[in-house]
Formats: sequence, structure tokens, C-alpha cells
Amino acid sequence: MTNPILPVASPRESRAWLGAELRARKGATGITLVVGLLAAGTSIVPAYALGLLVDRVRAGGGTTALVPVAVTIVIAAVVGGLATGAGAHLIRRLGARILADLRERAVDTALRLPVAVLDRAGRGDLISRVGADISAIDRAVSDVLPTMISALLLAAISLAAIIGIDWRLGLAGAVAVPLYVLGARWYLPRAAPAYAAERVAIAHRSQQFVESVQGIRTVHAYRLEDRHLAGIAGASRRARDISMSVFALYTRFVGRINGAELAGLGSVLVVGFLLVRQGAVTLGEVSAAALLLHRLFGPILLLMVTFDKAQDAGASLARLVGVLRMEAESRAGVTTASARDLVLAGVSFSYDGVTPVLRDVSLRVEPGHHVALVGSTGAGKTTVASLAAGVLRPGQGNATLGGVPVTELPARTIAMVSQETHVFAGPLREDLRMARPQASPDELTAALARVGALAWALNLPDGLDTVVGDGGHPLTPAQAQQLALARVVLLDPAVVVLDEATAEAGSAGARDLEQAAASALEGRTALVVAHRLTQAVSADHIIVMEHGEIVESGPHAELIEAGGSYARLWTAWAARATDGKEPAAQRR
Ligand SMILES: Nc1ncnc2c1ncn2[C@@H]1O[C@H](COP(=O)(O)OP(=O)(O)OP(=O)(O)O)[C@@H](O)[C@H]1O
Repeated sequence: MTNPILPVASPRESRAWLGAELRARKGATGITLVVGLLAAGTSIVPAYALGLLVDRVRAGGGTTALVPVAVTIVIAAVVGGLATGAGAHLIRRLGARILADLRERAVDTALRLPVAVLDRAGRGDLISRVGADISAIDRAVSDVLPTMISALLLAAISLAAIIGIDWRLGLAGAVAVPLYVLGARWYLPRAAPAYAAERVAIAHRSQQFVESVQGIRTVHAYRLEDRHLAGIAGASRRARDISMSVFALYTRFVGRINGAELAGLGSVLVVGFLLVRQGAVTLGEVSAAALLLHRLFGPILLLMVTFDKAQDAGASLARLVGVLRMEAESRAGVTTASARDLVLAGVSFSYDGVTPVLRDVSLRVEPGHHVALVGSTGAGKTTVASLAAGVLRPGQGNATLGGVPVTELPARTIAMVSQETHVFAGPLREDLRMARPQASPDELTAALARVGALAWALNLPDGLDTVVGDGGHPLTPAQAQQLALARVVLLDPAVVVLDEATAEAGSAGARDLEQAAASALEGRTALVVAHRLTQAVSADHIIVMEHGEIVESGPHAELIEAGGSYARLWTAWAARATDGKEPAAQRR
């Protein structure tokens, strides 16, 4: 899927990111490299030892001269085996850790992105990046990466060893390089489509077979056996032909690689012959150089056939590192957006594009002020709150904070506590930490205390470690809302939109929640849907809504004096409050 919004990192950016990650893990990277080099180093020892053996035999050395060489080869094999195993394990572990961090940072960045950016980018792209792309890299890290890195280290060490024997031998061996490159450039672009076609043909064959077996009664009933058998035979022939052509492609590729090996080895032997004749090197040294080159054939072929997998993983990495590039965007504006007006200007909205729910709504919440929205059920309060928080986008008009559309603000700039409070499954402590992952235990308890939830939280079976949410310890709706308010305290946003279901908590519970909300909102700019009129009394400004429109607005005292809808709501509320019923005044 092509996407103009979520960026893809350039190869240079991906390399820079990887370099920084490795530098940040100097210790683990260093040990991995040392063990890898030890494995590569020990695996070239037998070639050297065999070269030495040749010289000793030529010099007429007896069995005693040969034993140390044999022992060296055995020790090198054992150490090399152990080091190769340990190296692969260390590479996998390092890779898995870097990958885990990358996934966390990518998800974290994505969750902070403004709603508008996510909408434009398409959630599917994001989900495939943190899902399929991570899996592709993960497979490469545990499967091809250790082999590739070992092969590269071995190639580097072997080349250095050959040049160390005599640079002219190194040059002779290098004759193979352009031929390898040509072989790879011929094979790689053909291999991917060929393997893809083979997979499709095999899937088609299975499909034909399964369909015929599943519909066997119909096949018998209409005497369709011959037609179905012909279909299966045709699909099988196609699959067989494609598989054979894929195999032919691979053999032709291996033929080209064998050509490169022949050229490299042949040149080493010819140059070696001339050098031995000149007395520049010994026969044993030329043998060692030839064996070192030969030792590389397997790893180089492996590098080539796994190259496409590494390329796939590289492409996935670029897509993930691209998401990280948006980190700055996801954090920008958090501080600058504070101390700015929250404004809805001429906002109209409809959920289905037909029935208008809001008509020309304009309101302003000044920095540090609390504005209460009141009105009957269905008047449009929750819709206004969702538009102000950037959860919904206006059909007409604008919702802005400091002039910036709220949907383009980083996700945590405006916090919204809605009527559906979700308790995430897991320990209560982790539920709170969603709002601030680095929160210390003291900060967690302070946040709970501020919303009056500390006493009950400490009384849970395992205190803050009690597992809550789905399948965990049940919390009352009021407790869940207190938890949501504690998360607001931890998140510490400049602006809060509150649409709590205080009315559902019973009068005593509702009063506690009002207290908790007031405490959580202290010092912040707030737009509050006042489900109980007592919440409106203390607000700096009250907005009264009816049928999707603002019908009145002003401070409590002014609205009472005006004797309009708010005054009527208030009278009804006060009368019921004296009856001891304490209703949600706007729920008629
Ligand atoms: N998701 C939705 N899809 C379609 N219509 C909706 C949706 N949510 C709300 N509405 C409709 O929009 C109108 C305004 O609803 P809204 O929830 O904003 O009112 P409210 O004043 O908050 O009411 P309450 O006090 O009951 O929460 C109502 O007619 C409601 O039926």
C-alpha cells in the first residue's frame, strides 16, 4: 500500500538508527562481535594448520611433527563450534532486544500522533508496520541474520588471512568477486517472482483438490469425475512445471557461482604456482590460501540466497524507523498548546451525514477556565465534548486550541474522560502507568490520593498490584471513573474534556466523583459536561444546549437572574434535591 503520510526511512537513516542502537548497547555489541570474530578466527585455523602440514611433510617431518597440527585442528574445531553457537545466540538476543525497543517506540509514537494524521495515514498501514513488518524483521533476526553475520565475519577474516600470506594471492582470489556480483544480479531479480509464482501454483493445486473432495457427492451425482480429475491434473502439471523451472533457475545460478569459484580458486592456484616457483611463498602457504578461499564458498552462496530475505527485512526496518521520524511531530505542541484558548467556531455536525445533531455551535474556554455544558438528554453535549477533544471532526466550522485544529494536536494534549471508562486488564499500577509510563510509586499513590481513591486501592487484595479489568478484581463504575481521573492527574494535560457519568454513581458516589473531578481539574482548562447541576454552579461559565444549539450562556448567578431555561432546570433540580432525590437535573 503506498502512503504519502507515514514516512519510510532512507537506507542511510536506517543505518544511522541501527548504529545508534548498537552504540547504546556497547557492552552487548562488543561481546557479540568478539565471540563472532573468535568463531570466524577458529574456523580458519584448520586451513592454516593443513598448510603447515604440507610444509612439514615436504620437509620430511615424522609423525611427531604431525601430532601438534592434528591436535590444533581438533581444538580449533571444538572452540569454533562453541563460539559459533554462542555467537548466533548473542546475535539473536541483541537483535530481539533492539527489535523489542523499536516496536515499543513505534507503537508509542503512533499512539501519540494527532488523530488527523492517523486518519490520513490510514490505520491499516500503521498496523501492518507494527505487525507484519516487525514479524518480517523478527524472522530475519532469528533465522538469516546470525548466518549472514557469521558469513560476513568469516569472509573478512579469510580475506585478511589470504592477503596476510601474500597480497598477490588475495588479488588472485578477488577475481571471483565480479563474477559473484554478476551471478547475484542475474539471479535475485528472477528469484522472487519465480518463487511467488510457484507458491501460487501450489496453492491453486491444493485448492482444486480440496474443492473436488469437499464436493465429492455433487461430483458423483453429476458424473463430473473426469472433469475434476482433469482440473486437478492440469493444476498439478502447472505446479510441477513451475517448480521445475524454479529449480532450473537455481541450478543455473549455482552454475554461475561455481564458475566464479572456479575462476577464484584457479587464479589462486596459478598465481600460487608462480609465487612458489619464485620462492616468494611456500607450497604450504599456497595450500592454506586455496583452502581458505574454498572455505568461503558455502557461506558466500548462503549470503546470496538469503540476500532477498535480508532485503525484505531492511525494507520493513525502513518502514518502522520511518514511524519513529514522526516522534518529534507526536510530541510537538504539547507545551506550546497550553495557555491557549479552546475554541469551537460555527460548528455543525451530523453522525449519519443526514440528521444534523449540532447547528452552528460556538464557544470559547479561556486558559485555566472551567466551562460547563448543560442541557436535556440528546441535546448534543457529548457530541460537543468529543469535537472539542478531537475525537470527532466537525462537518462545518472549526474546533481549535490556540488556533491549531484539535485533530492535529498530538494525542495527549487534550485529555478526555468519557462516559465509557475503560479499565485495562492487568495490575492496577499498570493501568495508571498507561498515562505516564515512568511514574514512580509515590507519584501513583499521590495521583490516587488526589482523586480520593487511595484508601480503596490500598484495600484491594494485592493493593496496587491487584489485577483489575477483564477477568480481574471487579471495580465499581465509580471506582473505574476515579481511576480515569487519576490517569488524568498523571498525564497532566493542559486541557481536559470531562464527560463523566456522575449521575450513574448514586448521590453519595456522585458527590465523591464531583470532588475527585474538581481536584483533578484544578489548574487546568476544562470543558465539563455537567450531568448534575452542582457541577455547573462552580464553573466560570455555563453553556445551555437544547436540540443541538446553544440557547443560553453565562455564569450561574447571571443565568438564574435571566430566568431562562437554565433557571428552570435549576429550580427543578433544587426542588428534587430538597425532596432528597438529587436527580441528574437535565435528565427529564
Ligand atoms: N454515535 C452516534 N451515532 C448516531 N447518533 C448519535 C450518536 N451519538 C449520539 N447520537 C445522537 O446525537 C444526538 C446528540 O447526542 P449526545 O450524546 O451528544 O447528547 P447529550 O446531550 O450528550 O446526551 P446525554 O446527556 O444523554 O449524553 C442525539 O440525538 C443522539 O441520539
